[in-house]
Amino acid sequence: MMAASVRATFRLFQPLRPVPPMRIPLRQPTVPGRTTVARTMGVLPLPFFSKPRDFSLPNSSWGPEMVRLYEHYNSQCEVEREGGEKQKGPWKRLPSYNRVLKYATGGVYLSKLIQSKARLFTRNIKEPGASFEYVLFDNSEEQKCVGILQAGHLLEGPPGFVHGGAIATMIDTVTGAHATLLSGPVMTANLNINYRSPIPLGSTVVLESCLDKKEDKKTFVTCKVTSSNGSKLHSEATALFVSISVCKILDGV
Ligand SMILES: CCCCCCCCCCCCCC(=O)SCCNC(=O)CCNC(=O)[C@H](O)C(C)(C)COP(=O)(O)OP(=O)(O)OC[C@H]1O[C@@H](n2cnc3c(N)ncnc32)[C@H](O)[C@@H]1OP(=O)(O)O
Repeated sequence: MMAASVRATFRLFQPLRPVPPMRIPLRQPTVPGRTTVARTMGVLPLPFFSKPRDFSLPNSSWGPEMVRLYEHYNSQCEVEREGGEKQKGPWKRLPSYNRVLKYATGGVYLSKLIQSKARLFTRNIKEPGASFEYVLFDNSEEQKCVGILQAGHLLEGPPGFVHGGAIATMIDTVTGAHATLLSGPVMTANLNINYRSPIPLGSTVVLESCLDKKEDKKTFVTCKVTSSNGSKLHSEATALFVSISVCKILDGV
């Protein structure tokens, strides 16, 4: 019943797609010691121009390592050619909202129709820096996706270190987003993790997801979690994602 009304809503949104986008000035969140720059975003269809928060942009809780790594990948999202002309670089930053179905609708709060209080698990704590601070970058040519994570104090497992479940969550998030980009809608079917060394609370780590192989409905990826300078291996994982149809999601699987 609910799935049918959601599907009807999806159909309603289709005619809105070709509406020319409005250009809306957005303020870049302030990072201490850095200049604030004005940006524009032109992707929201006219009737839905209320600005959703993109959680993958820098905020004041980000430490120097988080900012350094963000800038390292972000600077490769757009590259300057010899004549000063700008073009797409090898990496793409993935925006991140706290209602996951926004990805499917281009910004519409579809979760509201399904369950008004639903929020993406990793983005549901309001205090910046307290839990998962992360940003994902995708490199489609190399079939790689990188996540930069700063693990906050609410993610404690063993004293002073990050909980294994929180690490698994982030591995699932990075590999899941990567598999989605590679294969469309998927569900995690299998996730195997070897925890090699604990992650200190508050530290910044890098998660690198690589495509292993695709076989029909199955997408196999591997993931490594390392310290921010790459010198220490924290965890390694393999994951299997199985493709599903959007109707399956809407029908509650
Ligand atoms: C821009 C990017 C956007 C990103 C947005 C997202 C951001 C957030 C990202 C967060 C991400 C969070 C993500 C989450 O948290 S997803 C939430 C956690 N996952 C689940 O709840 C999944 C529950 N399971 C299922 O729904 C079904 O079992 C699935 C869909 C997985 C398979 O369905 P079904 O059972 O109907 O599959 P099939 O019969 O068509 O089989 C197909 C093939 O798959 C093989 N197989 C199946 N299972 C397994 C297994 N366990 N090991 C090995 N193989 C397995 C099977 O043998 C067959 O192979 P073959 O015989 O053809 O060779």
